[in-house]
Amino acid sequence: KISHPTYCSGPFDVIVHKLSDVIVEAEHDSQSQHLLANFQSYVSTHPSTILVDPLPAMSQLLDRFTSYRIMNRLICSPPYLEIHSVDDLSSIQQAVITQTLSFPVVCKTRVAHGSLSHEMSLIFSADSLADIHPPCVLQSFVNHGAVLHKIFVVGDRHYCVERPSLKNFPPGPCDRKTIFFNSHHVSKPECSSDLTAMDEQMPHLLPPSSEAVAALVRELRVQLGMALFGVDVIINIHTHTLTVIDINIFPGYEGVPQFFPSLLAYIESLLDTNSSFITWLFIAFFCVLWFYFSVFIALWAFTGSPGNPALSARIPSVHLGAYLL
Ligand SMILES: Nc1ncnc2c1ncn2[C@@H]1O[C@H](COP(=O)(O)OP(=O)(O)OP(=O)(O)O)[C@@H](O)[C@H]1O
Ligand SMILES: O=P(O)(O)O[C@H]1[C@H](O)[C@@H](O)[C@H](OP(=O)(O)O)[C@@H](OP(=O)(O)O)[C@H]1O
Repeated sequence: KISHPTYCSGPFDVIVHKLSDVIVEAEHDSQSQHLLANFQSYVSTHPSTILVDPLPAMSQLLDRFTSYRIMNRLICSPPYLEIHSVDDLSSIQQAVITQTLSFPVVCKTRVAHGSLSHEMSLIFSADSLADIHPPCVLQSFVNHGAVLHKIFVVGDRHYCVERPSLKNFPPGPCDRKTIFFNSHHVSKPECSSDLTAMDEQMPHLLPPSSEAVAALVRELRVQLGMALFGVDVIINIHTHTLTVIDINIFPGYEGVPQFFPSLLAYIESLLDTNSSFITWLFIAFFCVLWFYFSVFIALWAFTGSPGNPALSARIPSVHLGAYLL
Protein backbone atom coordinates (compact mmCIF):
# COMPACT_ATOMS: atom_id res chain seq x y z
CA LYS A 1 0.00 0.00 0.00
CA ILE A 2 1.66 3.24 -1.08
CA SER A 3 0.25 5.22 1.85
CA HIS A 4 2.33 3.05 4.17
CA PRO A 5 5.68 4.67 5.09
CA THR A 6 7.64 1.45 4.53
CA TYR A 7 6.29 0.71 1.07
CA CYS A 8 9.48 2.13 -0.44
CA SER A 9 11.61 -0.44 1.37
CA GLY A 10 11.82 -2.67 -1.71
CA PRO A 11 13.76 -3.34 -3.78
CA PHE A 12 11.05 -4.47 -6.17
CA ASP A 13 11.62 -6.20 -9.50
CA VAL A 14 8.09 -5.47 -10.73
CA ILE A 15 5.25 -3.30 -9.45
CA VAL A 16 1.75 -4.16 -10.63
CA HIS A 17 -0.68 -1.43 -9.65
CA LYS A 18 -4.04 0.21 -10.26
CA LEU A 19 -3.41 3.78 -9.14
CA SER A 20 -6.32 5.17 -11.18
CA ASP A 21 -8.06 6.49 -8.03
CA VAL A 22 -4.92 8.28 -6.89
CA ILE A 23 -4.19 9.76 -10.35
CA VAL A 24 -7.74 11.12 -10.68
CA GLU A 25 -7.86 12.43 -7.09
CA ALA A 26 -4.44 14.07 -7.45
CA GLU A 27 -6.15 16.61 -9.73
CA HIS A 28 -7.69 18.25 -6.65
CA ASP A 29 -6.49 16.46 -3.49
CA SER A 30 -3.13 17.25 -1.87
CA GLN A 31 -2.82 13.89 -0.06
CA SER A 32 -3.18 12.03 -3.37
CA GLN A 33 -0.69 14.44 -4.99
CA HIS A 34 1.76 13.57 -2.21
CA LEU A 35 1.22 9.80 -2.62
CA LEU A 36 1.65 10.04 -6.37
CA ALA A 37 4.80 12.17 -6.03
CA ASN A 38 6.27 9.58 -3.59
CA PHE A 39 5.47 6.78 -5.95
CA GLN A 40 6.90 8.61 -8.97
CA SER A 41 10.08 9.41 -7.08
CA TYR A 42 10.48 5.73 -6.12
CA VAL A 43 10.01 4.72 -9.75
CA SER A 44 12.47 7.28 -11.09
CA THR A 45 15.14 6.39 -8.52
CA HIS A 46 14.75 2.66 -9.29
CA PRO A 47 14.96 2.50 -13.09
CA SER A 48 15.37 -1.29 -13.05
CA THR A 49 11.97 -1.74 -11.39
CA ILE A 50 9.39 -2.61 -14.04
CA LEU A 51 6.09 -0.77 -13.71
CA VAL A 52 2.93 -2.47 -14.97
CA ASP A 53 1.56 -0.21 -16.37
CA PRO A 54 3.43 3.10 -16.80
CA LEU A 55 1.57 6.07 -15.27
CA PRO A 56 1.48 8.31 -18.38
CA ALA A 57 0.05 5.44 -20.45
CA MET A 58 -2.68 4.94 -17.85
CA SER A 59 -3.47 8.64 -17.54
CA GLN A 60 -4.41 8.87 -21.21
CA LEU A 61 -7.24 6.38 -20.62
CA LEU A 62 -8.56 8.20 -17.56
CA ASP A 63 -9.71 11.09 -19.72
CA ARG A 64 -12.33 10.22 -22.35
CA PHE A 65 -11.29 13.25 -24.46
CA THR A 66 -7.85 11.64 -24.86
CA SER A 67 -8.91 8.00 -25.08
CA TYR A 68 -11.62 8.69 -27.69
CA ARG A 69 -9.11 10.63 -29.82
CA ILE A 70 -6.84 7.55 -29.71
CA MET A 71 -9.75 5.23 -30.52
CA ASN A 72 -10.90 7.39 -33.44
CA ARG A 73 -7.39 7.62 -34.88
CA LEU A 74 -6.53 3.92 -34.63
CA ILE A 75 -9.63 1.80 -34.76
CA CYS A 76 -13.26 1.76 -35.77
CA SER A 77 -15.24 3.62 -33.13
CA PRO A 78 -18.48 5.66 -33.31
CA PRO A 79 -18.34 9.38 -34.15
CA TYR A 80 -18.08 11.49 -31.01
CA LEU A 81 -17.96 15.07 -29.82
CA GLU A 82 -16.11 16.64 -26.89
CA ILE A 83 -18.18 19.12 -24.88
CA HIS A 84 -15.72 21.15 -22.82
CA SER A 85 -17.98 23.57 -21.00
CA VAL A 86 -21.58 24.61 -20.61
CA ASP A 87 -22.28 26.28 -23.93
CA ASP A 88 -25.45 27.59 -25.49
CA LEU A 89 -27.69 24.77 -26.68
CA SER A 90 -27.72 25.86 -30.31
CA SER A 91 -23.95 25.68 -30.71
CA ILE A 92 -23.93 22.15 -29.22
CA GLN A 93 -26.76 21.17 -31.60
CA GLN A 94 -24.79 22.63 -34.50
CA ALA A 95 -21.61 20.74 -33.46
CA VAL A 96 -23.58 17.47 -33.31
CA ILE A 97 -24.62 18.00 -36.94
CA THR A 98 -21.11 19.08 -38.05
CA GLN A 99 -19.48 16.02 -36.45
CA THR A 100 -22.12 13.79 -38.16
CA LEU A 101 -23.31 12.30 -34.88
CA SER A 102 -26.59 10.42 -35.21
CA PHE A 103 -29.38 10.14 -32.65
CA PRO A 104 -29.66 8.52 -30.24
CA VAL A 105 -26.37 9.65 -28.68
CA VAL A 106 -24.76 8.37 -25.48
CA CYS A 107 -23.47 11.04 -23.10
CA LYS A 108 -20.51 10.04 -20.87
CA THR A 109 -18.51 12.03 -18.34
CA ARG A 110 -15.06 13.27 -19.35
CA VAL A 111 -13.44 11.49 -16.38
CA ALA A 112 -13.44 7.77 -17.18
CA HIS A 113 -12.77 6.41 -13.70
CA GLY A 114 -14.72 6.22 -10.45
CA SER A 115 -18.36 5.75 -9.55
CA LEU A 116 -19.57 8.99 -11.20
CA SER A 117 -17.97 8.03 -14.50
CA HIS A 118 -20.45 5.20 -14.96
CA GLU A 119 -23.47 7.56 -14.87
CA MET A 120 -24.54 8.02 -18.49
CA SER A 121 -27.51 9.10 -20.55
CA LEU A 122 -29.09 8.19 -23.84
CA ILE A 123 -30.34 11.28 -25.66
CA PHE A 124 -32.91 11.03 -28.45
CA SER A 125 -33.23 14.53 -29.89
CA ALA A 126 -31.48 17.86 -30.37
CA ASP A 127 -33.76 19.51 -27.79
CA SER A 128 -32.81 16.93 -25.14
CA LEU A 129 -29.15 17.94 -25.46
CA ALA A 130 -30.15 20.40 -22.73
CA ASP A 131 -29.85 17.39 -20.34
CA ILE A 132 -26.06 17.08 -20.59
CA HIS A 133 -23.59 18.15 -17.90
CA PRO A 134 -20.22 19.15 -19.40
CA PRO A 135 -17.41 18.31 -19.48
CA CYS A 136 -18.58 15.18 -21.29
CA VAL A 137 -18.47 13.32 -24.58
CA LEU A 138 -21.39 12.59 -26.89
CA GLN A 139 -21.04 9.39 -28.88
CA SER A 140 -23.38 8.07 -31.58
CA PHE A 141 -25.29 5.06 -30.32
CA VAL A 142 -24.68 1.96 -32.45
CA ASN A 143 -27.31 -0.80 -32.56
CA HIS A 144 -25.54 -4.04 -31.65
CA GLY A 145 -28.17 -6.57 -30.57
CA ALA A 146 -27.59 -6.05 -26.84
CA VAL A 147 -24.34 -8.03 -26.79
CA LEU A 148 -21.07 -6.58 -25.53
CA HIS A 149 -17.79 -8.38 -26.16
CA LYS A 150 -15.27 -7.59 -23.46
CA ILE A 151 -11.70 -8.30 -24.51
CA PHE A 152 -9.44 -8.63 -21.49
CA VAL A 153 -5.73 -8.23 -22.23
CA VAL A 154 -2.99 -9.67 -19.98
CA GLY A 155 0.38 -9.07 -21.64
CA ASP A 156 0.65 -11.27 -24.71
CA ARG A 157 -2.62 -13.06 -24.01
CA HIS A 158 -6.22 -11.93 -24.32
CA TYR A 159 -9.63 -13.37 -23.51
CA CYS A 160 -13.10 -12.54 -24.84
CA VAL A 161 -16.16 -12.58 -22.61
CA GLU A 162 -19.76 -11.83 -23.62
CA ARG A 163 -21.82 -9.46 -21.49
CA PRO A 164 -25.33 -7.97 -21.63
CA SER A 165 -25.54 -4.53 -23.20
CA LEU A 166 -28.02 -1.81 -24.18
CA LYS A 167 -30.73 -3.02 -26.54
CA ASN A 168 -31.36 -1.63 -30.06
CA PHE A 169 -33.17 1.68 -30.48
CA PRO A 170 -34.82 3.01 -33.64
CA PRO A 171 -32.22 5.11 -35.46
CA GLY A 172 -32.88 8.83 -35.87
CA PRO A 173 -34.22 11.56 -33.60
CA CYS A 174 -37.53 11.08 -31.77
CA ASP A 175 -39.35 12.80 -28.94
CA ARG A 176 -38.52 10.17 -26.34
CA LYS A 177 -37.26 11.48 -22.99
CA THR A 178 -33.58 11.11 -22.08
CA ILE A 179 -32.77 7.79 -20.41
CA PHE A 180 -30.32 8.11 -17.51
CA PHE A 181 -28.49 4.88 -16.64
CA ASN A 182 -25.49 3.49 -14.82
CA SER A 183 -23.21 1.46 -17.08
CA HIS A 184 -22.64 -1.11 -14.31
CA HIS A 185 -26.39 -1.79 -14.28
CA VAL A 186 -26.39 -2.77 -17.94
CA SER A 187 -23.06 -4.46 -18.65
CA LYS A 188 -22.05 -6.51 -15.62
CA PRO A 189 -22.45 -10.31 -15.96
CA GLU A 190 -25.42 -10.56 -13.60
CA CYS A 191 -27.32 -7.55 -15.03
CA SER A 192 -30.95 -7.82 -15.98
CA SER A 193 -32.58 -4.56 -16.95
CA ASP A 194 -35.35 -3.33 -19.23
CA LEU A 195 -32.62 -1.50 -21.10
CA THR A 196 -30.87 -4.72 -22.08
CA ALA A 197 -33.92 -6.90 -22.83
CA MET A 198 -34.48 -7.00 -26.59
CA ASP A 199 -38.09 -6.24 -27.64
CA GLU A 200 -37.98 -8.25 -30.85
CA GLN A 201 -36.34 -11.60 -31.60
CA MET A 202 -32.89 -10.76 -32.80
CA PRO A 203 -30.80 -13.30 -34.75
CA HIS A 204 -27.61 -13.90 -32.78
CA LEU A 205 -24.74 -12.05 -34.45
CA LEU A 206 -21.44 -13.85 -34.87
CA PRO A 207 -18.80 -12.80 -32.34
CA PRO A 208 -15.84 -10.84 -33.72
CA SER A 209 -13.35 -13.07 -35.55
CA SER A 210 -10.36 -14.16 -33.50
CA GLU A 211 -7.99 -12.73 -36.17
CA ALA A 212 -9.65 -9.31 -36.00
CA VAL A 213 -9.52 -9.31 -32.19
CA ALA A 214 -5.86 -10.40 -32.17
CA ALA A 215 -4.95 -7.63 -34.66
CA LEU A 216 -6.86 -5.06 -32.59
CA VAL A 217 -5.12 -6.11 -29.37
CA ARG A 218 -1.68 -6.09 -31.05
CA GLU A 219 -2.20 -2.57 -32.36
CA LEU A 220 -3.54 -1.25 -29.06
CA ARG A 221 -0.75 -2.84 -27.01
CA VAL A 222 1.85 -1.04 -29.11
CA GLN A 223 0.02 2.28 -29.30
CA LEU A 224 -1.04 2.40 -25.64
CA GLY A 225 2.20 0.96 -24.25
CA MET A 226 0.14 -1.07 -21.79
CA ALA A 227 -0.21 -4.73 -20.83
CA LEU A 228 -3.26 -4.81 -18.56
CA PHE A 229 -6.35 -3.33 -20.16
CA GLY A 230 -9.82 -4.15 -21.45
CA VAL A 231 -11.47 -3.27 -24.76
CA ASP A 232 -15.26 -3.10 -25.06
CA VAL A 233 -16.34 -4.16 -28.53
CA ILE A 234 -19.77 -4.27 -30.16
CA ILE A 235 -20.81 -5.52 -33.60
CA ASN A 236 -22.86 -3.04 -35.62
CA ILE A 237 -26.01 -4.98 -36.62
CA HIS A 238 -26.32 -3.11 -39.93
CA THR A 239 -22.71 -3.16 -41.17
CA HIS A 240 -21.37 -6.09 -39.06
CA THR A 241 -18.39 -3.87 -38.29
CA LEU A 242 -16.39 -4.50 -35.14
CA THR A 243 -16.71 -1.23 -33.20
CA VAL A 244 -14.79 -0.21 -30.07
CA ILE A 245 -16.78 1.88 -27.57
CA ASP A 246 -14.43 1.94 -24.57
CA ILE A 247 -10.94 1.01 -23.34
CA ASN A 248 -10.44 0.29 -19.63
CA ILE A 249 -7.38 0.31 -17.39
CA PHE A 250 -6.73 -2.93 -15.46
CA PRO A 251 -10.37 -4.14 -15.48
CA GLY A 252 -11.91 -6.75 -13.18
CA TYR A 253 -11.22 -9.76 -15.52
CA GLU A 254 -14.49 -11.27 -14.31
CA GLY A 255 -15.15 -14.46 -16.28
CA VAL A 256 -11.43 -15.02 -16.96
CA PRO A 257 -10.33 -17.85 -14.65
CA GLN A 258 -6.91 -17.86 -16.38
CA PHE A 259 -6.20 -14.30 -15.23
CA PHE A 260 -3.74 -15.07 -12.39
CA PRO A 261 -1.72 -17.74 -14.25
CA SER A 262 -1.55 -15.40 -17.25
CA LEU A 263 -0.43 -12.47 -15.09
CA LEU A 264 2.29 -14.62 -13.49
CA ALA A 265 3.46 -15.85 -16.91
CA TYR A 266 3.61 -12.24 -18.11
CA ILE A 267 5.60 -11.12 -15.06
CA GLU A 268 8.03 -14.03 -15.56
CA SER A 269 8.51 -13.05 -19.19
CA LEU A 270 9.23 -9.45 -18.12
CA LEU A 271 11.82 -10.61 -15.61
CA ASP A 272 13.49 -12.91 -18.17
CA THR A 273 13.69 -10.11 -20.70
CA ASN A 274 15.03 -7.76 -18.06
CA SER A 275 17.77 -10.14 -16.90
CA SER A 276 18.89 -10.98 -20.45
CA PHE A 277 18.88 -7.24 -21.25
CA ILE A 278 21.17 -6.60 -18.26
CA THR A 279 23.45 -9.50 -19.32
CA TRP A 280 23.72 -8.06 -22.85
CA LEU A 281 24.38 -4.62 -21.40
CA PHE A 282 27.32 -6.04 -19.41
CA ILE A 283 28.68 -7.92 -22.45
CA ALA A 284 28.42 -4.75 -24.58
CA PHE A 285 30.15 -2.72 -21.86
CA PHE A 286 33.07 -5.16 -21.60
CA CYS A 287 33.42 -5.33 -25.40
CA VAL A 288 33.72 -1.54 -25.58
CA LEU A 289 36.22 -1.60 -22.70
CA TRP A 290 38.19 -4.36 -24.44
CA PHE A 291 38.24 -2.38 -27.69
CA TYR A 292 39.61 0.79 -26.06
CA PHE A 293 42.15 -1.20 -24.10
CA SER A 294 43.36 -2.89 -27.30
CA VAL A 295 43.59 0.42 -29.17
CA PHE A 296 45.56 1.85 -26.26
CA ILE A 297 47.98 -1.12 -26.27
CA ALA A 298 48.41 -0.90 -30.06
CA LEU A 299 49.09 2.86 -29.97
CA TRP A 300 51.46 2.40 -27.11
CA ALA A 301 53.32 -0.30 -29.03
CA PHE A 302 53.76 1.94 -32.10
CA THR A 303 54.67 5.15 -30.32
CA GLY A 304 56.47 3.69 -27.30
CA SER A 305 55.69 4.38 -23.71
CA PRO A 306 56.21 8.02 -22.57
CA GLY A 307 59.80 8.66 -21.63
CA ASN A 308 60.93 5.25 -22.94
CA PRO A 309 60.83 5.21 -26.74
CA ALA A 310 63.09 2.15 -27.03
CA LEU A 311 62.26 0.23 -30.19
CA SER A 312 63.03 -3.07 -28.53
CA ALA A 313 60.06 -2.56 -26.19
CA ARG A 314 57.65 -1.97 -29.10
CA ILE A 315 57.88 -5.20 -31.03
CA PRO A 316 56.32 -7.60 -28.46
CA SER A 317 53.64 -5.00 -27.67
CA VAL A 318 52.57 -4.79 -31.32
CA HIS A 319 51.95 -8.53 -31.23
CA LEU A 320 50.11 -8.21 -27.96
CA GLY A 321 47.97 -5.32 -29.34
CA ALA A 322 47.08 -7.27 -32.49
CA TYR A 323 46.22 -10.32 -30.45
CA LEU A 324 43.92 -8.35 -28.15
CA LEU A 325 42.09 -6.69 -31.05
N1 LIG B 1 -21.67 4.13 -28.67
C1 LIG B 1 -22.39 3.19 -28.07
N2 LIG B 1 -23.27 2.47 -28.80
C2 LIG B 1 -24.00 1.51 -28.21
N3 LIG B 1 -24.00 1.24 -26.90
C3 LIG B 1 -23.14 1.92 -26.14
C4 LIG B 1 -22.28 2.93 -26.67
N4 LIG B 1 -21.56 3.43 -25.66
C5 LIG B 1 -21.92 2.79 -24.56
N5 LIG B 1 -22.87 1.87 -24.82
C6 LIG B 1 -23.54 1.01 -23.86
O1 LIG B 1 -23.32 1.56 -22.57
C7 LIG B 1 -22.54 0.65 -21.77
C8 LIG B 1 -21.51 1.41 -20.97
O2 LIG B 1 -20.63 2.12 -21.82
P1 LIG B 1 -19.07 2.27 -21.49
O3 LIG B 1 -18.42 0.96 -21.71
O4 LIG B 1 -18.56 3.41 -22.25
O5 LIG B 1 -19.19 2.60 -19.95
P2 LIG B 1 -18.10 2.50 -18.79
O6 LIG B 1 -18.72 2.99 -17.55
O7 LIG B 1 -16.86 3.14 -19.27
O8 LIG B 1 -17.94 0.94 -18.71
P3 LIG B 1 -16.87 0.06 -17.89
O9 LIG B 1 -17.63 -0.59 -16.81
O10 LIG B 1 -16.36 -0.91 -18.92
O11 LIG B 1 -15.83 1.02 -17.42
C9 LIG B 1 -21.93 -0.31 -22.77
O12 LIG B 1 -21.68 -1.53 -22.17
C10 LIG B 1 -23.00 -0.40 -23.82
O13 LIG B 1 -24.05 -1.24 -23.40
O1 LIG C 1 -12.57 1.47 -11.13
P1 LIG C 1 -13.21 1.97 -12.36
O2 LIG C 1 -12.48 3.04 -13.11
O3 LIG C 1 -14.62 2.26 -12.22
O4 LIG C 1 -12.93 0.76 -13.34
C1 LIG C 1 -13.87 -0.18 -13.69
C2 LIG C 1 -13.67 -0.41 -15.19
O5 LIG C 1 -13.97 0.77 -15.88
C3 LIG C 1 -14.56 -1.51 -15.62
O6 LIG C 1 -14.28 -1.81 -16.96
C4 LIG C 1 -14.39 -2.76 -14.81
O7 LIG C 1 -15.42 -3.64 -15.13
P2 LIG C 1 -15.24 -4.84 -16.13
O8 LIG C 1 -14.23 -5.77 -15.54
O9 LIG C 1 -16.65 -5.37 -16.16
O10 LIG C 1 -14.79 -4.25 -17.44
C5 LIG C 1 -14.54 -2.51 -13.35
O11 LIG C 1 -14.21 -3.71 -12.72
P3 LIG C 1 -14.72 -4.12 -11.28
O12 LIG C 1 -16.18 -3.83 -11.27
O13 LIG C 1 -14.39 -5.57 -11.25
O14 LIG C 1 -13.93 -3.29 -10.36
C6 LIG C 1 -13.62 -1.44 -12.89
O15 LIG C 1 -12.31 -1.89 -13.09
